[in-house]
Amino acid sequence: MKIIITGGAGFIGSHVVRLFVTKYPEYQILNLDALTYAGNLENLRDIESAPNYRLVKGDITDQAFVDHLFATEEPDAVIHLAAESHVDRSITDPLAFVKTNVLGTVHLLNAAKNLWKPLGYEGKVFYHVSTDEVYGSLDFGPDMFTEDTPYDPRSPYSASKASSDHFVRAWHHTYHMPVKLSNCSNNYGPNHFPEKLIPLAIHRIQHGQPVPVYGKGENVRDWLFVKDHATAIDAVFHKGKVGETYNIGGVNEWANLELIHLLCDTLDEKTGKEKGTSRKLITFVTDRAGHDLRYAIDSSKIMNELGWKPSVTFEQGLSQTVDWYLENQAWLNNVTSGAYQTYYQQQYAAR
Ligand SMILES: Cc1cn([C@H]2C[C@H](O)[C@@H](COP(=O)(O)OP(=O)(O)O[C@H]3O[C@H](C)C(=O)[C@H](O)[C@H]3O)O2)c(=O)[nH]c1=O
Repeated sequence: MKIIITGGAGFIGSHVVRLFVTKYPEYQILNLDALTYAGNLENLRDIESAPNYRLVKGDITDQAFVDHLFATEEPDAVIHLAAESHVDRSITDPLAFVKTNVLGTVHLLNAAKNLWKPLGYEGKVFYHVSTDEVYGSLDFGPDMFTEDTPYDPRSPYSASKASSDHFVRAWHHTYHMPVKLSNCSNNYGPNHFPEKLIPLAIHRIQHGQPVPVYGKGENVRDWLFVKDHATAIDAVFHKGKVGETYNIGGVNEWANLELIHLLCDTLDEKTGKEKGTSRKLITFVTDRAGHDLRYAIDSSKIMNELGWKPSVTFEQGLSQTVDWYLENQAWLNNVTSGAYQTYYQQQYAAR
């Protein structure tokens, strides 16, 4: 089987590529990645010379390129992770999100349909990896997103992902494309680009810089270790039903401020600082526009039907993540130089 994994040099994508390359040596894995600011081949150094792995640098917003790639490579399956993913960036540059997340997805769907429809779609699958943000925002309380929760995206990012989910389902209903979808909660772990809360906070604590907490830090997110997301994707790809959607989460809700406290204390302990030292860096800043209050996701369908569950507790996963960042200063210094500095200074100044 030849699988195109899009966005394989990104954070979640690189963990999925590694899992598939090592666990399924009989598969050919083609990593299609545009290598934008968030794509990093360092994330894949350990498997880049595996015989069943290949990188194709290219942009899914270019339909002619995507068509040519599918016509020449004739993949059997697509696992589509390539996306603009950062909510704050979507607020300042929504069009980039429409281009990559909506147009890019439609280009892939078109190319897959053109290749597979004449073959009757036998043994083919288009798997779209999405987010729980498409369901909107919950109040504090017992409610959770299920696969039947109506879509209510509220940021340009989540609107673009909701739109791409709808296009994938439309290709299933209209053209009979065998599709699968999953919607996952916040990921954390090694190789996470430090514009997102956890790696950003780790980086800033390490450098003794203010840690920005939006609003009062009351917003709640469910956190899943990225390697557990990769095993969930493996389960959905191999065992999920065609046409179905699976929610994926960590059963692990944290208010942002509580999470930052845990992170500060973990770093203090691991770096031999007095407890409370890093908490002094916490700085409350202007809230994110349209900031969703709470995401909470019910993963019972994937757990009951596909037998998947997270393998680590949050404390274990966070400890491994902090260790990874402490041991990989070069990776962090590399990605936080250049354009990142400009972006981050602008973001921070605006608050
Ligand atoms: C960067 C930053 C964030 N925050 C807050 C904002 C959120 O309430 C929370 C997490 O923010 P982050 O930007 O890391 O992630 P989300 O906006 O929840 O979205 C993430 O999880 C979903 C599922 C995806 O699908 C997104 O692709 C992914 O980026 O911390 C702060 O308080 N300070 C900061 O400096």
